[in-house]
Amino acid sequence: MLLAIDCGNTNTVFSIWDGETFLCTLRTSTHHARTADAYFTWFSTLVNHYGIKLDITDVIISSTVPRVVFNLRVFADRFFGCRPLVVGKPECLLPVDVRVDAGTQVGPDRLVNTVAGFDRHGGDLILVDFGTATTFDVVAADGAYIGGVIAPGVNLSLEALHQAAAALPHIDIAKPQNVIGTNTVECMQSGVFWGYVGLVREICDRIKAERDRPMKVISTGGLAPLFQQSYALFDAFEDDLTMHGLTVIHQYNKDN
Ligand SMILES: Nc1ncnc2c1ncn2[C@@H]1O[C@H](COP(=O)(O)OP(=O)(O)O)[C@@H](O)[C@H]1O
Ligand SMILES: CC(C)(COP(=O)(O)O)[C@@H](O)C(=O)NCCC(=O)O
Ligand SMILES: [K+]
Repeated sequence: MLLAIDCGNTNTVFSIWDGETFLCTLRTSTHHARTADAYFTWFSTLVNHYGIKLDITDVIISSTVPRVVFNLRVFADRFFGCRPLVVGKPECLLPVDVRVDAGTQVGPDRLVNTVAGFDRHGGDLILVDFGTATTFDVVAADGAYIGGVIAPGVNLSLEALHQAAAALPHIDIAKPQNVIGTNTVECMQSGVFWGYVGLVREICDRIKAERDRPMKVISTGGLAPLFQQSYALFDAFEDDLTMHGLTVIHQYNKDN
């Protein structure tokens, strides 16, 4: 059994893969100070709750927060007796090329998404991940990661308004009925929601023009469903894209 861990700047997601399906997916907030013992207390409680018999032999980690990897390594070693595979480390092989400027560190989540997208759909893709940041990963015809776009995340944009302006409250994103808001909350939601619809459309159109070919657009990440209902921005929404990529990379490293 494989334990796949996807650590983003906001949330860390654990999924158990039995080789055919994900038995369960557990989510906690990301904290670099959380100890291996604390991870296990939380993890084993939930796994018991779901009635899953634990037989974890392998662990793979993708982390956009380098500091959390230390405690996750200890967690894997102490409780499952294994050395985790960490995406982005030299010993972790990738089944796709990475074609970026020399010396550039690509976020491991973006590489994992690339692998997952190519495995499911082949090449010529734009992968839009609505996480803490909103990332656009461009996948070439041969599956290579060839760059992309990093935009401020949806919640980050709302939070920035609240932090910087005394009269703007902390609010949650929602799709406003109209573009013209008639109160502060509606005005803020409109700016971020419709601004984002425009951002996604413009960036995808420009990527397609720059590549000069048709490309499939796949969305994933916490807030993707909010935009999936709107205006045919995406060809598909895949909740488990990053997790799928982790299982593919794990299998590739076993086979090579
Ligand atoms: N189902 C959801 N509904 C509303 N907001 C969500 C949901 N899932 C995640 N979020 C929010 O979306 C943002 C991105 O979440 P997530 O995809 O987990 O980010 P990351 O991968 O960067 O940790 C966070 O601000 C989070 O609070
Ligand atoms: C862009 C990101 C912050 C997105 O992280 P997330 O929103 O998933 O937490 C992460 O992929 C990252 O730290 N990237 C490094 C720079 C790069 O990918 O070019
Ligand atoms: K992510």
